[in-house]
Amino acid sequence: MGPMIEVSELTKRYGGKTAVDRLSFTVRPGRVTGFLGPNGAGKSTTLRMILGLDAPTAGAATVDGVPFRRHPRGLRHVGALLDASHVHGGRTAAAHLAALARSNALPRRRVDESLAEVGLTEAANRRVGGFSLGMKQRLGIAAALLGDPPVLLFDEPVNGMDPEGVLWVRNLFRRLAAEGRTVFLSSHLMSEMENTADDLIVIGRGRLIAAEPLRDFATRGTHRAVAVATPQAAELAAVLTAAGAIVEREGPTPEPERDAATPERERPTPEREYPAATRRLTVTGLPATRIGALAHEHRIRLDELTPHTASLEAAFMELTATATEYPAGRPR
Ligand SMILES: Nc1ncnc2c1ncn2[C@@H]1O[C@H](COP(=O)(O)OP(=O)(O)OP(=O)(O)O)[C@@H](O)[C@H]1O
Repeated sequence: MGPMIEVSELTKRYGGKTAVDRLSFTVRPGRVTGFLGPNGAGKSTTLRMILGLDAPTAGAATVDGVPFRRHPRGLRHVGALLDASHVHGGRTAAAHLAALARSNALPRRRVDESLAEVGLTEAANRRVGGFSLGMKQRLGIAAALLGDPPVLLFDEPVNGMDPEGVLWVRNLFRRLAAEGRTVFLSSHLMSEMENTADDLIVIGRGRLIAAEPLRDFATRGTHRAVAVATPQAAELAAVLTAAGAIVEREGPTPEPERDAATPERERPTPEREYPAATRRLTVTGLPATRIGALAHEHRIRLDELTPHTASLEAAFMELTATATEYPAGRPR
């Protein structure tokens, strides 16, 4: 069994303000666990307490059963990226990592290995001050990997990365977890988690909202919708409605309402090459498999059957709506 992170009744108060409120959860090895919550939810504070950088007001956080502060192995045990901009700008990337390696008694070769791992070999001798935020994130990840630790914590690691960087970092996290490590990463965006995380810990206003596999979280959303296209729209609508679904009919092919929170690739495809008689329906309240089975039973032809995972963002928003400290205005 690899190392687990265990947070138990963890609480942090700043004056009269409770930043983290009796939070309990477990982060398992061999999986990527996403730590989600709106801005100000208490994610950074929780990560700092796990790392022993902040003392809890009450409760405890342990790594492998021991408070992190008491672990003698430092970077060999837990690697963390908290704030990528927190690096001395006058140093080169290699010098920054070499200093870390020295103070943690790590072999110098780990510097080159870590730089290679994050794709910064070419930039090794450039000053960090000239790095983009994305490059700083990579350097921060290299620092976390320096000690080849079994536990890795990342606070908003995707911030400032370009799409290629996002894809790269996603694969890196998946690989680190596949190697059996415990990978815990925070984000305020569900979209960053959905192709990365196996498990989710969702918090709002310092409190636990959900702790479960991402797949379970996704299917809880009441906004789960399935796009269906069929030349027998009226017939199918009747069958599905009788089975308890809510069916909305789309016009010929109007542009779906733009939802800024949903990545482009998940938005319903507005037009496709369908036979002229085909109509698109949006179905909520029934899973795609059931819709397919019902259509088959009634000999109704389907030209499309697409469950929309956009519901993930919706489920997150819905769950955290009441727990948001500074609710964001709807994008105009
Ligand atoms: N040192 C501090 N003193 C006072 N209040 C603090 C301190 N650190 C954090 N807080 C407050 O605790 C709450 C949680 O902050 P935290 O940074 O942990 O949230 P977060 O989920 O990481 O949000 P973000 O994504 O914005 O960083 C916020 O209301 C914040 O203002």
